[in-house]
Amino acid sequence: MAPAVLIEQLQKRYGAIEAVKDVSLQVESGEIFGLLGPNGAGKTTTLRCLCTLTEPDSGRIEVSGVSAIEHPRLARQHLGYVAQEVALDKVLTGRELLELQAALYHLPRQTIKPRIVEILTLLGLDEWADKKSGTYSGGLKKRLDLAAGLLHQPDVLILDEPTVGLDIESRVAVWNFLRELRSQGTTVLITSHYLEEVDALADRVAIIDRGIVIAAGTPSELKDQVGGDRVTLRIREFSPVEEAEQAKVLLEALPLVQEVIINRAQGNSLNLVVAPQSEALITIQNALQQAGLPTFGIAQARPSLDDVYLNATGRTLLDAEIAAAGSRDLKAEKKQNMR
Ligand SMILES: Nc1ncnc2c1ncn2[C@@H]1O[C@H](COP(=O)(O)OP(=O)(O)OP(=O)(O)O)[C@@H](O)[C@H]1O
Repeated sequence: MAPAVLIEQLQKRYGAIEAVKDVSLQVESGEIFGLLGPNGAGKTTTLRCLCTLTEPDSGRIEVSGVSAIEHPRLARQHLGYVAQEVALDKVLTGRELLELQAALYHLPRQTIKPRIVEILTLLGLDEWADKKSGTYSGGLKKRLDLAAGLLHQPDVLILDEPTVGLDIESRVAVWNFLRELRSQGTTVLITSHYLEEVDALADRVAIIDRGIVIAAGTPSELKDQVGGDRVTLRIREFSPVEEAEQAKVLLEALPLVQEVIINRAQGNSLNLVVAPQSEALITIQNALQQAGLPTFGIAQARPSLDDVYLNATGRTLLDAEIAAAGSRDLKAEKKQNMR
């Protein structure tokens, strides 16, 4: 079976800016795939090329085996796209907007009304359907966007930052809905710069940085590649440095410990990288106890996707966002993207 989405060596530049330098990824049918990266990494441009809204300079794009470059109309039939910002006509009701959308998709006339009723119920929008969309909250608007993207029952739903600006309740509602879609066999491709969101939601992830895919795999695989778990240890609330150094030497001798750093800014607590074993904490505590040292607090955590990003690029996702924020002309981009 052809993958739901296949992108190979995609390139797209805007004048001097190489928005997408080299993006290749494959999304299997029925999975939630997360495209993760800081603002300006090239996620939206990749999606716009995939959805045939922007023409790539080079590369191959296929949707369910159909070339999006050679047969854009056919490819579009397989796709539903929910953009980052949707300009809703505020005076139309939710139902009217969906009717308009159905006409744009050329849905057969007799199926339009029942399909709209079905999708409104699916997204819990029944009681809002005949109210003007201008009165909707952010969460309701997003649900209406989702309804519009799903109206023609696409195999692949593509969402650009689906939860940006939503409160936590609406975010969780969107996540649950996407999981529900997956269980019904729809393939979901989302972009996000929320690490936890992608971690919790996506079966597989590609991390994109400056237009290039720098890592891809399941969230677990990616974290395993970074190495061991992180352990934070406090011997006392505030330890004298000599004691922290004594503990450092002691712990470095344990086979499961890969690295120990004394964090002077945090009361001489210790940051350890350890082999990902379930008994790591007990082994560490036993070693301390045998040396007559107490344990005030100890916690073990797996590396996060941010550690994966940091490992690949040498900077955190947040630092990358801050660096990108100053260098964009968002007004000009918006204008061009509306064309
Ligand atoms: N229409 C455009 N004209 C000029 N430059 C653009 C345009 N669209 C995007 N860019 C530039 O291309 C690069 C990638 O932008 P893109 O929007 O694809 O990133 P992104 O990862 O989706 O970030 P965001 O989520 O903030 O949109 C950025 O440097 C951006 O400034």
